[in-house]
Amino acid sequence: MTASRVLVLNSGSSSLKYQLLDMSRPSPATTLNGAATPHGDDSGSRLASGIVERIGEEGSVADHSEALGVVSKELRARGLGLDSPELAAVGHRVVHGGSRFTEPTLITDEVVAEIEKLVPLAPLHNPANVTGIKVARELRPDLPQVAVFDTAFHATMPEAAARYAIDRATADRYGVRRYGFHGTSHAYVSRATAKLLGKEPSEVNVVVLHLGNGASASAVRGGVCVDTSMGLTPLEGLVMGTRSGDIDPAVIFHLSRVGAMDVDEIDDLLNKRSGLVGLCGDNDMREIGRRMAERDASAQLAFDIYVHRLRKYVGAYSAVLGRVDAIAFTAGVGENSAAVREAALRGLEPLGIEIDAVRNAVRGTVARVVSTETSRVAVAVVPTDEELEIAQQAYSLVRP
Ligand SMILES: Nc1ncnc2c1ncn2[C@@H]1O[C@H](COP(=O)(O)OP(=O)(O)O)[C@@H](O)[C@H]1O
Ligand SMILES: CC(=O)OP(=O)(O)O
Ligand SMILES: [Mg+2]
Repeated sequence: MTASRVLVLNSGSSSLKYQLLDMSRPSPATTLNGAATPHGDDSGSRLASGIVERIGEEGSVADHSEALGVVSKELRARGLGLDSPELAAVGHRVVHGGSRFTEPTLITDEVVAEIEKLVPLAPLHNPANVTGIKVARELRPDLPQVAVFDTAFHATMPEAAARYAIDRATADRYGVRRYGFHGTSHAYVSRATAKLLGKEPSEVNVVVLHLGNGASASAVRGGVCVDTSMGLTPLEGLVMGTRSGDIDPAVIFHLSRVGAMDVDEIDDLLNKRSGLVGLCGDNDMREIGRRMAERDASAQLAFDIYVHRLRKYVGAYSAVLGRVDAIAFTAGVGENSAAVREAALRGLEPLGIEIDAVRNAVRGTVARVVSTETSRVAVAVVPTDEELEIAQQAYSLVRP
């Protein structure tokens, strides 16, 4: 029997998601204890999946290491632990791959050391990714472990989009450039959007809006990323759950000189105490929606700032692409918040974007078009599947 299962660990800033997939099954078959998630015609069969949410927040697990303990206990209880001989590989989401990692990579001690070196560039993510890698390697030193990088899909960006307009020698010396993140999701969703439209990825230009706790936009031309909103780190771009996204860099000098804050305090402020949580005290769009229904002014303002930034990026990437075939909403907020989708695109008819209020309001779990029949640009809700994408990339590396 050939081992054909892949365990995927996806450590986000607020969650640990895991999936165990059987890559030998072309269509979904096995479910276990009713725990497998519903899914469409993909090439893996999900044997188990789950999420440990709200890591580091009150009333939940303290950190990713503890979350991983919960996950391995859960898997072992179902006879699906890391000790299973049917495992072919573990696929790890790694957020920052720097300039070196642009392909799925077999993990060695040296690779772990390189990923650790990138911690300063993704402080909310790479430490958790490294924890997952270390725990899994300890439990199964014999098993191939594969790192799949968030930055990889964006490596194709032209220099004009990837370079910041700062002194070239300084930028090159310190690796300062736009790397972009959520690449696995942007890659998967742009392809899935083409499929939804009955086209090949090479035929369509798509603006992908990945709106989770972290959020990013990308402009994808014919399947290739040409621009994205996150930069050197996952801090730039859209307003996020706890991150500011774009600000004037001089805000930092001002807070340092006038506010007497040190660099770590400012880092903490912009990464953890800004965005939605900084504006209104909540980073969960569901809670913000509830508060808006009760006419809570700060929740409303946080929402307005969030969608204003989104609209700016839709406009910017429409210009970058020239012709836009689709705008795809994905991740926690993008897939579930009809209010965000509607507010972000309302009034954009002159750009050929006509969202259909009725279609948009229908809840669903599969990829769907929510624009009107006459809309020149298709607006789509496309559930992301970082785990399937990671499993496929990991599996093709160990079973080419
Ligand atoms: N039904 C919903 N309506 C609005 N927002 C939602 C809903 N469900 C989840 N979300 C939002 O999705 C976010 C999490 O998105 P997700 O993509 O899972 O995040 P991450 O991978 O960054 O941890 C939550 O913070 C919440 O704001
Ligand atoms: C890169 C990033 O922000 O990831 P997440 O949205 O999972 O926190
Ligand atoms: Mg995520």
